Amino acid sequence: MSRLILASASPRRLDLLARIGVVPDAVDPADLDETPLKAERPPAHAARLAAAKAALVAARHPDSYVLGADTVVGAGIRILPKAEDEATARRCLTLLSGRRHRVHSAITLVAPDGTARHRISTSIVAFKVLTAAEIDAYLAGGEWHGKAGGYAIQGAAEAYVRFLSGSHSGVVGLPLFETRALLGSAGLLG
Ligand SMILES: Cc1cn([C@H]2C[C@H](O)[C@@H](COP(=O)(O)OP(=O)(O)OP(=O)(O)O)O2)c(=O)[nH]c1=O
Repeated sequence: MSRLILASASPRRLDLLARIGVVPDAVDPADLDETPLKAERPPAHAARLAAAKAALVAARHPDSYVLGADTVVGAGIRILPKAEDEATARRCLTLLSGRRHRVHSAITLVAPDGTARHRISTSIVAFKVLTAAEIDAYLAGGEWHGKAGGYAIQGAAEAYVRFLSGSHSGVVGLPLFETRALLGSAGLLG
């Protein structure tokens, strides 16, 4: 059987794959420019980056299957950044407070013959109105670091989520329904 490479630095994605009994033969993250294109919509951005990550890593592993993923938080047509500093996370939470947003998680599987399969999961998440004290407390916890939209639903932030429709695993970073479908269609599941 061909090898499976996970093109991601996210430990959550490795954990989520393990939940469906999949252990990749290697993890080889893609490092690429994640700047949105001009007027790029959130789902198109997620799909483009998942495909680009998988393609970049596939070039290093010509005889393997390569799975790439990307998670984007969209508020209307805006793409929220991945929070690398507290000020960015604060801006994201202030924007998300009391409103619905979408989380798009795209995945791409590149086969050894170079063909690429794609799936996307879109979830709707609504946060309660966040008080200044709640935002301060959340920021102090540090869970926002490196997360799209400045929060991690798998941690304390879920207590602020009054509504979720879609895929919890998709919000965390790897939609398991779509991932199973993709791996299954490639014959990679037992
Ligand atoms: C909204 C949300 C995002 N996230 C994470 C998932 C992703 O890891 C991250 C979005 O950034 P991504 O660019 O999708 O992924 P990454 O940089 O962590 O890893 P790689 O590009 O190597 O695959 O935000 C959560 O963990 N929980 C959440 O609730």
